[in-house]
Amino acid sequence: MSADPILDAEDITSGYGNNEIVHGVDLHVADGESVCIIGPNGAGKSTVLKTLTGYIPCWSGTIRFNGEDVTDAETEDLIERGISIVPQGASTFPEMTVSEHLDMGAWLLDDDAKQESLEFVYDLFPRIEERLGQKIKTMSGGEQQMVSIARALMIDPDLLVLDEPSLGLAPNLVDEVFDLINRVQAADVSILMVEQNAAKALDNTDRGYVIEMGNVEYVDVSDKLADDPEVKQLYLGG
Ligand SMILES: Nc1ncnc2c1ncn2[C@@H]1O[C@H](COP(=O)(O)OP(=O)(O)OP(=O)(O)O)[C@@H](O)[C@H]1O
Repeated sequence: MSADPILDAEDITSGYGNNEIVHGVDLHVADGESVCIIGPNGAGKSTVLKTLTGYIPCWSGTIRFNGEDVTDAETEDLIERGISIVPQGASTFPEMTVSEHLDMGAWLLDDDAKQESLEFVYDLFPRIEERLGQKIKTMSGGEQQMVSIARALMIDPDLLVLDEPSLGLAPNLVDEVFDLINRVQAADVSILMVEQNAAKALDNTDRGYVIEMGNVEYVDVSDKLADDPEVKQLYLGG
């Protein structure tokens, strides 16, 4: 591991009702790293993410964030500790403006902190500042995803967690969204994402986990995973 992990999950299990979906997953994100979770439909990728972000309980194992045990922490607590989440799909509100979304992301902040965060976000995504008064419904899918990410960055997180950031986007917009995520990482925010588009995810991250049937099948630096004949055959369409 190149740097201390900011997120470190050991042997976690979780699921729904009596149905265990995640069967003892080890996963970490080093400080400054960008990590993807890939794998087939129904493999449990989103369930791993929901467990790590407190949306569902962790049944066993431990989760640490910045060295502290957060195994039983709820989502709001994790957000206060510096994990910010970009949910799957249309998490923006069509009738609301860009500025109102940024306000939503700033719910934890006092005025000075909010101003600092706004400057950080404008610096990173200059287009946001140009569109403050624009309603979401008039924006492209890629721009809407930019607003979702910008809203999540308002708390100045250490770790940004994204659930399928490219879902439903046209191919040209997929590259645009990965470019935004790369900019976030360059601004010293660690990244953890679940992605259906395994090839793009591996192309745009440092390290990857392949999850299948609730277990980690492969873990390696993303370039190596992308070149691995089995991974290619099974998960990257040959
Ligand atoms: N809220 C839920 N209640 C009960 N079962 C669920 C729930 N959400 C997911 N599951 C089940 O858990 C399993 C793993 O689903 P999950 O969404 O984690 O997979 P995934 O790898 O993210 O899949 P996809 O790529 O299709 O989103 C599936 O069998 C799914 O039906």
